[in-house]
Amino acid sequence: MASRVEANQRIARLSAHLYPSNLQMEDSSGMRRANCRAKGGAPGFKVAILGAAGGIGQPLAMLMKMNPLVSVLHLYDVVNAPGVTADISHMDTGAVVRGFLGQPQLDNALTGMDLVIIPAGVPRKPGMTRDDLFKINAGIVRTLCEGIARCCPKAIVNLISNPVNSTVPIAAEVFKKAGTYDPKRLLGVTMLDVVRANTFVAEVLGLDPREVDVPVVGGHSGVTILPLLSQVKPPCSFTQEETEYLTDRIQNGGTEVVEAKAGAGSATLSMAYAAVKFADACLRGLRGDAGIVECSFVASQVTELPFFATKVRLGRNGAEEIYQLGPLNEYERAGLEKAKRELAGSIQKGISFISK
Ligand SMILES: NC(=O)C1=CN([C@@H]2O[C@H](COP(=O)(O)OP(=O)(O)OC[C@H]3O[C@@H](n4cnc5c(N)ncnc54)[C@H](O)[C@@H]3O)[C@@H](O)[C@H]2O)C=CC1
Ligand SMILES: O=C([O-])CC(=O)C(=O)O
Repeated sequence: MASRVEANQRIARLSAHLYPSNLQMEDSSGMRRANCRAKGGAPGFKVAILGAAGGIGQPLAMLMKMNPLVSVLHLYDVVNAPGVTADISHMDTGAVVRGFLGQPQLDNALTGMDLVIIPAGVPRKPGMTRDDLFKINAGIVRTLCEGIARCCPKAIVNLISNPVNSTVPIAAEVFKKAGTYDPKRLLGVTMLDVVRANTFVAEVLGLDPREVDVPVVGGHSGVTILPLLSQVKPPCSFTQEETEYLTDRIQNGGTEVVEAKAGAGSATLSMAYAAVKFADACLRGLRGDAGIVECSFVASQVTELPFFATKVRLGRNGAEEIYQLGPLNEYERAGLEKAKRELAGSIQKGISFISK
């Protein structure tokens, strides 16, 4: 009969096989992927999330796993990617999930991807501006975009990491340096501003938010967030008091959440919802669906600034058409001037970070 020591050794060997400590997450089930009968490969798009173990990354990963347009989902982070991957991979939806941990696995995470979503980086605490995140997040975005340029230069990039007004110009400069820049494929995610605007405007009007469409232009920080209340659908009008209340609430929606979370971070759940709404629109565009229009912070000639958020039409190549601002009222024209002044500095700060 085997001694207790031998029995323990056998159990240890067995568990090492079933749960390898250096979990190569592509084998996150006990049985090796190579031994499984199904190999994945269902039609659909390949999507990577960079920063997938974070406050936004986790619910975003869950929601993307539920998206029928996704066939392969790569989850990359510098911490906790194995746990999130094992967890999400048990969902009985179509996408095959693979995890990647740390810089040495970045290239594998990115190779072959159609869409890369980036929520990597530190969030705000009360009293901070988004620009206060620049010091840490600028370097993170640079490293990740260098990986994209190496491994999936044709991928559509959805950039969430703050300050978006600077991180999008950083990404553009990285891609220019690498010779892979296609302005249509780089999209700063401002969808949460639209989601909030739809919600707050619907509240004021007594409507279902799903029936409301508020264009939000400019950028993604304070006064650069410019809701165009004169262009709300369905057509409606607001008193001056309502206009000021709504503009202020939409511009400071992020701060409202940061303060309510009291040091535990910024918007994560509503952001994951907004990111998935935007990513799904990008994937439908990639599939060739017609008439997909969303707001995004992109390279633009709508104003004299090199980047600006407006409505864009999404297609097989990313942001294929960039819409003009349309008629603005006096209040919005004044807001636009303020937004442009602040945006100019943030954009330049991003560009200089790479090109200095
Ligand atoms: N565009 C927008 O509308 C919004 C943007 N944000 C921004 O999104 C970012 C993430 O926010 P949270 O998820 O709440 O933060 P978090 O701290 O919960 O998660 C960030 C994740 O990024 C990972 N990370 C850090 N360095 C990395 C690297 N070099 N490579 C890959 N992953 C890395 C961390 O390990 C962590 O898991 C912040 O910059 C935040 O300001 C947040 C809300 C809205
Ligand atoms: O406010 C923050 O720091 C996070 C963010 O961008 C948002 O919630 O809009």
